[in-house]
Amino acid sequence: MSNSRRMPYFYNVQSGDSVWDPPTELTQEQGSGGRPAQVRASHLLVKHRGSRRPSSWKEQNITRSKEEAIEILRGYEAEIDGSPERFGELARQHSDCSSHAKDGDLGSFGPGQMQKPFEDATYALNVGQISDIVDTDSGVHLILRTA
Ligand SMILES: O=C(N[C@H](Cc1nc2ccccc2[nH]1)C(=O)O)c1cc2ccccc2s1
Repeated sequence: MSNSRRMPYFYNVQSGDSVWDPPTELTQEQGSGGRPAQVRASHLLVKHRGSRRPSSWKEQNITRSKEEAIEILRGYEAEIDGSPERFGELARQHSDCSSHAKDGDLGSFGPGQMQKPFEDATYALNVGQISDIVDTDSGVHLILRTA
């Protein structure tokens, strides 16, 4: 970090050069301090009575408890059994998010765009991996990172 300009710079230990722009030979991930600019994910959401919006395409007024929602999601998790194909099928049938219409696909997003627990869980996954149960203000989720 440059004290005078209060900006990060890149120092090449071999040549001793210092540059302001991320060196081109760095991957996108290395150049931006870890998190890739954009990731892509699908999710299966089960809402509960404490959800920010306890309503969905499936159910006008969602009254199940958070504990019940977790039990239901555990059931889907077992059925999915780590399969991305099964994940999309179950998200389409059961997710309380409008993204169900696209097998749970949320498209690409970057830091600061999704609720933090969701963002952190997605970035912690490798592509093709399915998360453990993730808790947000919207409900409880399973996340499949797709890019
Ligand atoms: O916030 C949404 N839907 C909410 C539920 C919800 N809450 C979420 C929190 C994090 C990530 C996805 C989430 N989906 C709703 O339907 O009540 C979104 C729907 C869609 C659909 C397509 C692409 C992005 C999004 S984000």
